[in-house]
Amino acid sequence: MVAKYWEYAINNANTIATILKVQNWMTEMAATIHNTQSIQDTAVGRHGQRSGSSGAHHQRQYSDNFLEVTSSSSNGRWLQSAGLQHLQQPSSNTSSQDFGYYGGGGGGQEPLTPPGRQKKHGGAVDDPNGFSPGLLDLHSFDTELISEVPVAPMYNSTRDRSFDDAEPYFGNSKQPSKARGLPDNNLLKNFAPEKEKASTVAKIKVVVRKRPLNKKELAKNEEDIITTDTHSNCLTVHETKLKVDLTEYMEKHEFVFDAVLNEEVSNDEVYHETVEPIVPIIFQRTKATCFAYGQTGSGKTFTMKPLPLKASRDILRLVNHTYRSQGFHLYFSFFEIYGGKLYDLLNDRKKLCMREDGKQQVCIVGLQEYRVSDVETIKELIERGNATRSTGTTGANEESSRSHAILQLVIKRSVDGSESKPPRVVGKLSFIDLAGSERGADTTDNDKQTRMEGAEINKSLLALKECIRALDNDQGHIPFRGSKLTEVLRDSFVGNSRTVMISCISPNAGSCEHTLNTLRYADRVKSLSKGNKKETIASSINVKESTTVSMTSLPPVSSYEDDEDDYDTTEELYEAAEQVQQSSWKNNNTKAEAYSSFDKNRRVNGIGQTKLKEPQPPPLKSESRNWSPDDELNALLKEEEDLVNAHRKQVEDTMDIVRVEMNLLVEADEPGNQLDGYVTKLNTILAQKASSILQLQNRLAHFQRRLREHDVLVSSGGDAPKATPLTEKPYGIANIRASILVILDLERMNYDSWRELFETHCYCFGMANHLKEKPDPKPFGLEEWKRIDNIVKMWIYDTLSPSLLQMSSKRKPNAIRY
Ligand SMILES: Nc1ncnc2c1ncn2[C@@H]1O[C@H](COP(=O)(O)OP(=O)(O)OP(=O)(O)O)[C@@H](O)[C@H]1O
Repeated sequence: MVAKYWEYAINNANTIATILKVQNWMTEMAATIHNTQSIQDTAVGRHGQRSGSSGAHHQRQYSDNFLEVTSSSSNGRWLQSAGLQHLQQPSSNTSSQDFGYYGGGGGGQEPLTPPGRQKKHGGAVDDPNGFSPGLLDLHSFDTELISEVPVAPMYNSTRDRSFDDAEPYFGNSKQPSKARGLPDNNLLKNFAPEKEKASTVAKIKVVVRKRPLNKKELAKNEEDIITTDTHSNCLTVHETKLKVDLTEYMEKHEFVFDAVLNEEVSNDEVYHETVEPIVPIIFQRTKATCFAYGQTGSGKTFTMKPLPLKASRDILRLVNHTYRSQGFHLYFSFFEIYGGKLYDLLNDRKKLCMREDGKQQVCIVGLQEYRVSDVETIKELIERGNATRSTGTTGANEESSRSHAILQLVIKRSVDGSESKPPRVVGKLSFIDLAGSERGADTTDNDKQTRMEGAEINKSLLALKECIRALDNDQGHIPFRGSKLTEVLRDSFVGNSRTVMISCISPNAGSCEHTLNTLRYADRVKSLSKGNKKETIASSINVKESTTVSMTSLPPVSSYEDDEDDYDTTEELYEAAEQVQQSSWKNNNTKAEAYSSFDKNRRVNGIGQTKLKEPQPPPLKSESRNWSPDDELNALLKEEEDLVNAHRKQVEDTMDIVRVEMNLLVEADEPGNQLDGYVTKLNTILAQKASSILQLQNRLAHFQRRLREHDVLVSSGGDAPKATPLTEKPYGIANIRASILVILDLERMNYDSWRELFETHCYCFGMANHLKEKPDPKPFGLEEWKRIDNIVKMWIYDTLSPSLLQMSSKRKPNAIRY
């Protein structure tokens, strides 16, 4: 473990040096804040005696120095090397007006967007990784999945609108698709017969749908803050922010997705863009999942509701025409996850349980499945299920989903055409209507029941995020078991799967924060598809190069000679692929090696060639594997990356604050300036700086502790950096103030962030012994807040030197009054 870390550290340019640099830098910053605060305290003491001219001289000098630094070309290189090139000012604009967006001189200048999200004027979006925004890198693998049997074109432009196509805002739009936000790659084209064989279906597709402003929002004159460019699938959120001096400015956040659908796009078009392309491939042993994600009232149910019926219609068309007399049948089931439990929506809300079979396939025991052969029956079943769903009222949606609803369309095939034997599963299409993504907010809302629901929903969405993150990191261990939702969704991420995520967003300014959360979440999912290293098992299966046995030897669906054999063989294929993936994770070797072992497996087992003769060794259970040193190392590396990112963000924030400070200095020089205002603003700025440093220090201390846990620093020869002694000058004063600020802010934090912060504090301050009781593992009530707040405050008072305390506050803190 240690050796691995050092190997990594050497290869990746001075990790530990980075920590030391961060520490030194923070020391200097804290000292500066301390000095400034002392000066400020003195200035307040000498109210009215300030010498304007000498103050102005120093301020101007400081200001000029800063400008000089930011304008120099060497600084540009320096910023670039730190990954902060976006903070560099254009050399032609390095006048004091450059900072004018705080004061008006350079008005209109947009604050900086995070790296990787900036878009050149009229050009493509910069992608630091060099990946296209789409999923083209995966497309090349998909042709293996396409049936050799021609897939009949399913789309009929004159077909009826479905029962819930009604679109209250726009009705039948007559505009051409393009004008209405439907991207050029409208998948209708994929169903043109000549395109069939070349049809490509992305493994993960992330689509964003913006709904129109609703009546309430229109009545409140709320602004639409989302603009979309459907040609480039780009979407911009225009966020209004407040500067420290309380003036407004606009921050743009740009995102690019696989498809961006604006408020004029109909449900039909949503279907063509999302689900229609995956319908044919569920006849090819594929498990596909479509889920909607977004805050309450953003249109998830509105978007998801019509999709299953449209898909069923197309599936039935394939069953009854293209694959007629081949023994395929469509099965329908509908259940929900509510409060961590499963309920059958088509069987009097019967409680269900989830099991994993020997082949790690998720089975829902007791789930009522209906064999369906006509659209009318499906329509009835959908309506019945929807009527049984758990809904409630939220501020944003009168009929809000309180559960995750999962509707499944399963293609099964009778064995030997016989009705007596149970049919075999060929493919599955699941539709998941997730509960509102911000339900965690309900923990402060309403009654106990609503709060419990909120906590459960939050947990499952967090678990989903964790799974996505784990897949994103190529972690061997995917925490599917984190929640019922992720256990059910497991199919979507491993094996031969396709996933479509539809992120629904509300356009109004009041939803800005939630909208950004949704888009960031979607962005994270999208990044899953970046690069070949992000492939999951299915991709391994579909890789053509590097394998000696051509994948085209896989029997197409039309050539099923022996269903049973074929079914088993397919399962073996997954297992073999999983072993390959695990061996590739374990050895961290080249793919070629992994593929050759896969190839060996195929030959031994006769996959795709002959009947399975030899018993297959038991599959490795990726889910039940123990947490290995590799996993630990990955986690450590991730934390290091997070630390560096947090540091970069902290520098960006500091630059912003410095600009505000410079503007404040300019203001302070102006005749008639009010000293009171100056003092208050300076106080706020310094508190912000201190708090931001404290946060970074906490993160750094946490990371150092983790390194020590793994002996990484200790084994480096005893010269490892120690945790910052926060009680030492000059940290003391800045940290006391910042701690108090943080403590005062605690009420807004959830239990986990509080606990993490609290434990880091205890560690930093060496106060673990003072902590008689650990906080209860439940969200805090007012009493607990008071108690913990008091412990921390009294400890600060008792332990730190009285002189420091005199500087930070004049008296011993009383018990907090709320
Ligand atoms: N694209 C759209 N066009 C027209 N109306 C829409 C659109 N999206 C949503 N709506 C309307 O907005 C309201 C809220 O939508 P919906 O119930 O689908 O939200 P939701 O995201 O499922 O909320 P919750 O998570 O609370 O269940 C509904 O009245 C719906 O008809």
